[in-house]
Amino acid sequence: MMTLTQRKIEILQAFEKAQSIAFAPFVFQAVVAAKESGLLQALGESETALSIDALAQKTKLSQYAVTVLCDILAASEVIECDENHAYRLSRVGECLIYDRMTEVNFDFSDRVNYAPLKHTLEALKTGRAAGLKEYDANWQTIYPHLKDLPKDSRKAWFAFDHFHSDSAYQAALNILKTRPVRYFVDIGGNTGRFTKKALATWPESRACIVDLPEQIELMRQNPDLKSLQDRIDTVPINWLDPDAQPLIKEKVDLIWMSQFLDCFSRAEAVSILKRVKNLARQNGATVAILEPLVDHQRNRAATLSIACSSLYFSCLANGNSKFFSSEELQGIINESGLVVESVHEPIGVGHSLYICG
Ligand SMILES: C[S@@+](CC[C@H](N)C(=O)[O-])C[C@H]1O[C@@H](n2cnc3c(N)ncnc32)[C@H](O)[C@@H]1O
Repeated sequence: MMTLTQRKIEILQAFEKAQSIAFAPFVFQAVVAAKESGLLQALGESETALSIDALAQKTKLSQYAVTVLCDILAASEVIECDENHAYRLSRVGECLIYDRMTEVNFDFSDRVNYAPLKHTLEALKTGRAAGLKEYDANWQTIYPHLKDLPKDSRKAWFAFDHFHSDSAYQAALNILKTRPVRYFVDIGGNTGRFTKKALATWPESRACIVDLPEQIELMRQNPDLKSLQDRIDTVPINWLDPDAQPLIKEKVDLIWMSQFLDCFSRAEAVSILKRVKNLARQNGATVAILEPLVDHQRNRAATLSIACSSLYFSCLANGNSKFFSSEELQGIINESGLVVESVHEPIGVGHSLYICG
């Protein structure tokens, strides 16, 4: 039985957590302002705690502005105040400016999702990416328009996508590299970052990137792939057309999909995987699927990040997809008729690699 004191502590903790949710946008925008004005960086670079005056001088903000920010940042434990009313970064503040994963997640929230998230309920009720109208009222899904996003948003989108998948590519290739691969297909290959690493892993191999025509055009312009372009074929496709089936002229050894199936509803993902299975069967190819799974993360911070990121799919990407749980992904694979040979996890920051026959 809980004592009265324990019960009071529990209620106070719940109350505190509830207020941090009620005021989450205020805290978030205060951190945006503190990063953009250089306030957090000034604290990070200083060996001693800094006064309001010193921070005002360093950031060129008024004392009023610095005080408003410091009150919020101290209350939300981003900074700490000492007995002389001087401030230093807390561990949370250090994560916010020194940890790359926190940085890409933060910029993705700020520069890609912040305004669109206001349309969450509409998106969830209609199954449409209702937040996209913050960019352009005529856009149906985000993927053909990545190139049309404002520069800051585009940079944050690619940094988020690349950070999370890059960390897993090498680990996945270390598992796959003993297989003889002469020709592989990178479905949803985007700007070709996996393809580049895989071409280095199998130096005699060639690749085929299968993606929307807009992405293939971006990939062809990618300076990182300049010397590799003649080893890369492309097949433009829109998988949302239920009859679309990529025509690959070579014999395929490996079909790779990273952070791709999560761009589709369950029914669409099953339909795509059935078509992929046909391609795999015709060639005797292995299918490798890399996904972050919401219930297979290393810690609560990672689980929260993956669960929250699903709202990006609802509000911006397409209105009907999410990061899967292990049960959901396994169900999709089973329904497609593919058979899972092995599962490897955790891979990179928090991915799971499903190898299917
Ligand atoms: C989230 S990105 C993943 C990129 C990359 N594979 C990675 O691991 O970071 C999803 C990719 O799927 C592609 N895609 C989304 N919808 C598509 C569709 N309807 N048809 C073809 N490709 C699509 C996008 O263009 C994009 O390149």
